Formats: sequence, C-alpha cells, structure tokens
Amino acid sequence: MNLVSIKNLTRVFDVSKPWLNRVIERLPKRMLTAVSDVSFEIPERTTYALVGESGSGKSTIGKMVVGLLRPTSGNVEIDGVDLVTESDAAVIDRIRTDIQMIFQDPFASLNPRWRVRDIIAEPVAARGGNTDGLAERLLEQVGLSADDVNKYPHQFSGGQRQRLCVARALASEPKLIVCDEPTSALDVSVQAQVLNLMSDLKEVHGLTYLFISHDLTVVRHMADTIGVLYLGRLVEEASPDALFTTPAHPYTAMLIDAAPRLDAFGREVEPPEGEIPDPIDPPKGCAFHPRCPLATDICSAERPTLQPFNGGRVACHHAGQVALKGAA
Ligand SMILES: Nc1ncnc2c1ncn2[C@@H]1O[C@H](COP(=O)(O)OP(=O)(O)OP(=O)(O)O)[C@@H](O)[C@H]1O
Repeated sequence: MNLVSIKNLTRVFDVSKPWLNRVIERLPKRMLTAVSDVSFEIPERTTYALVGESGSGKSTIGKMVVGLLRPTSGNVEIDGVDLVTESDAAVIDRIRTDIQMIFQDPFASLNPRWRVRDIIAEPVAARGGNTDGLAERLLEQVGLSADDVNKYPHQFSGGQRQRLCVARALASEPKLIVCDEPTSALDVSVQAQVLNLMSDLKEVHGLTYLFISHDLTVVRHMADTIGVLYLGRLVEEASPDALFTTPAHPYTAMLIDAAPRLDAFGREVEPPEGEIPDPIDPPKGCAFHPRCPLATDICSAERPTLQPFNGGRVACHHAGQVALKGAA
C-alpha cells in the first residue's frame, strides 16, 4: 500500500519586487515555478529518493509533503488523507504526527539552550505523551549513550548531532520521515555511518523515507526508487540498479558521470556540464535541451511527458539512447 501519493504537485513563487511593481504600473509579476506537475508514490516501508542539482525543487517538494508549504495546485495524500483538501483539523493533526523531517544542518535545527533530554522528548511532551526514559532509550537506539541526556548540542560532533536529530524525529513514532540532505554537512566517513543507522532504523521501526539529495551516490544503496528532478519536473524515475546501469534520460547519465569524483579536500571535481537555466524563464520544449548532447529540433519545440520506460518512467524524446562515459 502507498503511504504517500503525490499528484500533479505544483508550486509557484511570486518573486517580483513589490516596490518595483508599485513604481512601474502594470509591470508583469515575476513568477518562478519551483515544482511543476510532479506525481509519484511511496509504498509503505520503502525509501524514495529525490535527486537533482541545486534549485531543482527538491526541498520545495519536501516542505509541501510535511506541510511547511502549501502547494499552488496538486495533491499530497498521506495514508489515504489528502492534506491539501482535508478540512477536518483533527484528521490533519493525526497525519502530521505521523510525519517528521530531518534537515541538512544538524546544529541549526537543535535548540542550543536545551538539554538533549528536552530536545528529544519535546514532540511527545507537547502532546501530553509519556516521556519517562524516552530520551535515554532513543539515544541508545541511535548509537549514543543514555548518559548523554543532560548534555547540550554543542557538546556533540556533527555526526552525533545528526544522530540527535534522528532520535528526536523517532520520538513521536512517525510513519514517514522526510530527510532533506541529512548527511551533506558531514564528513564523508561520518556520512556512511549516519546513512547505515538510518537504514537500520527503517527496518526496526517500519519507517518510510522521502530522501532528498543532490548526490546520486548517497542514495544509491538506500533507495528503493529514485526520482530525478530537473528544473522542477520529474524527468526520470527508476530503481537504483536500472538507473545506474541503464539511465534512460541524458540528465541522469550526466549526474552519474559527474558523481563521485572528489579531490583531496572532499570537493566535487567535475560538476555536471553546462549552466542551469533561469527558472523564471525556462527553455521552451524540454528544459534540459540546451545542455543535452542528444538534443534535436523536437526537443526545443515539444516538452516530453513522463512515460513508462523499462520498468520506470522517463520524460525524453530520445529515451534510452544515452551512453555513460564510464561505459564508453
Ligand atoms: N520561498 C521562496 N521564494 C522564492 N523562490 C523560492 C523559494 N523557495 C525556493 N525558491 C526557488 O525555487 C527553486 C527550487 O528551490 P528548492 O530549494 O526547492 O531547490 P533544491 O533542489 O532543494 O535546491 P537546493 O539543493 O539548493 O536546496 C529555486 O529556483 C529557488 O530559488
């Protein structure tokens, strides 16, 4: 059964400068479509990874799923309840407790003046739940010590702080955790430990993850399905195996080819080629065509729709014609 069902999700931001619109009458508003007509489903107890470059709309989707942002149009169904159209506040409240979010920066998302005990127990205490021994139990589950309950966030390393965030997210026994780049602020060696912990906890607690990352290699081993976003649209969706061996979209191939090359300082050596277009004025037809090695006339004229392909879905006029550099 699907825990999450996203249908035709769209979010437009008004990025006009109000003062300019006041000075110049009838100046058209500048509208930025951050997410456009995105649909996907996440079956219970599985991990769906959303991957794309900066600005592709990943965080905007994550925020709409947890209810931090309202969609311009489309639907977000969690556990059979459409959070966009549901009017019963009690039902929405029940669903919201089933959803937690973990952010990229573990320090910014932990109150520096609170002890770990209060940070972890707060979501449960706020609902009048029983917090006896809760923080101690969760600390042990995330690989920290129960003796740490009286410490403050600054007394932990980056990786440990992200473990605290995981413990806090688990406190209210959620069904779905939306993870927005949870390991990208961490050292590479610590990243793997936190990812392994999250995979283990998924099995133990029967969790479902929506995992957001700009890095395909991070999600390769933990995702059941990967959705590739480009300029707010889903351009490919497939299992990690299919995606890495036979990417159907040239953008996916570009991301794979650019993936894990790090220099001695852990910086990406080879970013994907070409510039990301202006999202306020995206290219006509397929938004990827100015960067695409396979582009032909049809690509600048007609936007390809997402179609079933090789067990997944792809939006490309030349689906399946790509070759990975590494495979050449
Ligand atoms: N509150 C906002 N107001 C105006 N524009 C926004 C807002 N939030 C996001 N955007 C724009 O929407 C687009 C998608 O942003 P989003 O943060 O969802 O992308 P992302 O893929 O998560 O990128 P990153 O990895 O850099 O966070 C970007 O062009 C961004 O500038």
